[in-house]
Amino acid sequence: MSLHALPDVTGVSQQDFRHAMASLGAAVNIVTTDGPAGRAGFTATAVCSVTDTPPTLLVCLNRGASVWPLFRENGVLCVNTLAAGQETLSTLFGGKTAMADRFAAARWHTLPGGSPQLVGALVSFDCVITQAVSAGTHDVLLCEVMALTRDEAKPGLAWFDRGYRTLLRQDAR
Ligand SMILES: NC(=O)C1=CN([C@@H]2O[C@H](COP(=O)(O)OP(=O)(O)OC[C@H]3O[C@@H](n4cnc5c(N)ncnc54)[C@H](O)[C@@H]3O)[C@@H](O)[C@H]2O)C=CC1
Ligand SMILES: Cc1cc2nc3c(=O)[nH]c(=O)nc-3n(C[C@H](O)[C@H](O)[C@H](O)COP(=O)(O)O)c2cc1C
Repeated sequence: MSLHALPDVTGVSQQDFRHAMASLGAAVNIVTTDGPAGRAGFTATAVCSVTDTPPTLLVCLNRGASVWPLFRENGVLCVNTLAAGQETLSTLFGGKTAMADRFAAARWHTLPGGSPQLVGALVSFDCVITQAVSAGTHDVLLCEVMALTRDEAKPGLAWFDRGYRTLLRQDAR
């Protein structure tokens, strides 16, 4: 549903939008799933908190990605937020690599929901996909968090200005 009528001309090209978005730093996540459709995972920066009641994340997934049908059919996912030092894994899950090779590069546990949890992730959110809303090329997946694990000792990893950046914790400066 559109809340407001759009003005006739926005004047913002896809390229302008992407250049602007390159200035919004974001956490780097490997989003995984497993179930009847099989195991899959992809790198995502388009992840954010929606509400804490019930605890809910959103994940934006391009419907053209090879993994899209598997997420839709399995209906569960895990958001594994990466720590500094896991850049190579991010690049592997960032596309064009066979799924078996992506998963062979790290160790995984199976979560109660069935999704693979990355051993060594900063945080892992075990989720059920409760809604999928199409917007342009992407589906916005609303994901209710059933369980989570945290490792608060490690520095974080951000994607900013088209490159990886390390996020230091307060007490490490
Ligand atoms: N939300 C998404 O789907 C994202 C996709 N990517 C993929 O990684 C490639 C490399 O990205 P960058 O090195 O950051 O350079 P870029 O110039 O392609 O993208 C710059 C920024 O624009 C946004 N963006 C890029 N493609 C998008 C898409 N299809 N839909 C919505 N937002 C998008 C992201 O915030 C991205 O960091 C992209 O071309 C895209 O294939 C990267 C980041 C987010
Ligand atoms: C840093 C980075 C961030 C990305 N963020 C997203 C994202 O938020 N949503 C998305 O659909 N794809 C994103 N991608 C692209 C997917 O990871 C990629 O399309 C996915 O691995 C599927 O690729 P495949 O179709 O070759 O399997 C990102 C890629 C990189 C390198």
